[in-house]
Amino acid sequence: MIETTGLRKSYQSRKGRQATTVDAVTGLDLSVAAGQIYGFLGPNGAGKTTTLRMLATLIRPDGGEATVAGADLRRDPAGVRRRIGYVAQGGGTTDTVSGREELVHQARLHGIGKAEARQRAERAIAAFELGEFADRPCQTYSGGQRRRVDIALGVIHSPGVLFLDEPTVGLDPASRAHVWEEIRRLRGEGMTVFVTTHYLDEADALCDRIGIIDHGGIVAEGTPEELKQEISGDVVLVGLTGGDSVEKAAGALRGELDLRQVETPEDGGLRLYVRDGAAAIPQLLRTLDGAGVVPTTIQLQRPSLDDVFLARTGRSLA
Ligand SMILES: Nc1ncnc2c1ncn2[C@@H]1O[C@H](COP(=O)(O)OP(=O)(O)OP(=O)(O)O)[C@@H](O)[C@H]1O
Repeated sequence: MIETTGLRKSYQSRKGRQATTVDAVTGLDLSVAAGQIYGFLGPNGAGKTTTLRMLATLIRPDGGEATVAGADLRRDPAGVRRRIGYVAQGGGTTDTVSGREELVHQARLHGIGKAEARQRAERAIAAFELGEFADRPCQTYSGGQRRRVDIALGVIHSPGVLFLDEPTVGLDPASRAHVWEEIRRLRGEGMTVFVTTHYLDEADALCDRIGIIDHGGIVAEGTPEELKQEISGDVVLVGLTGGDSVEKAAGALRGELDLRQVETPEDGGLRLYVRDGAAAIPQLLRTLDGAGVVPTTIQLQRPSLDDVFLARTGRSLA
């Protein structure tokens, strides 16, 4: 449903007299099958919004090829536009206009006749459960209500592919769950949903596949399970009081344990990737004791998507 090869975009900007180039997306290869929720993850500035905006025809790629919903991005951007919905980070509602009016107006913008536009608005209000507030101006809505209207607006013309940029950012957990419910419902209707999010646990639970982007390129791709299986074994978090204890502990443990990887997160302590966490802990305690280091906490964790990111890039996404 979405295929890209070598997609690229750079921005030119000026700082005083100096012209600088930011390579926002640097040769992106992606393949998203129909009817999937595809999560697009990455740290701030990784190139997620730029990718989304290219695929939604809002900015032109500098190079590479892409087809979206069967239309060629470069040769037939109007065809792509007809077949997709796009919901930007801030959404697109007008404060003084009601949700119902927005929905009718949006349908009309897509060339849908008046009577049909009203019917579609009615159906969207029922499907997205907007009835309670649809006739009030949008400025009176809660964050979650506004997001649901934004998504309803994005799909009023029944697109094959929906692009969502951070649909749940800033929402409370209940509203986030409600938005994801809607996203799953749309997948159930056969829609392909391409979604960026910072919430790794949500992406893990709700996306069929995940692409992790860093510095403008894909660094990991697969189902959440496949990605986490890459990090076979467990993660042991060792809390330390700081000072030279982190270096001392890392040095001692490297010699004694079968460690796949050792990370020293910015908030202190150690993050150890081991084959069998439960079996490693007694040996770990003995080694730390021998080195004269007293841990404040020891925690055993299953790998998360953040561990995948950390293992691939050496940095944390969370
Ligand atoms: N109009 C622009 N002019 C110059 N540089 C830009 C422009 N838009 C984005 N960039 C830069 O391109 C890079 C990628 O930005 P982009 O917005 O695609 O990242 P992102 O992954 O969506 O980040 P975030 O999670 O913070 O939204 C960043 O370094 C950003 O500063």
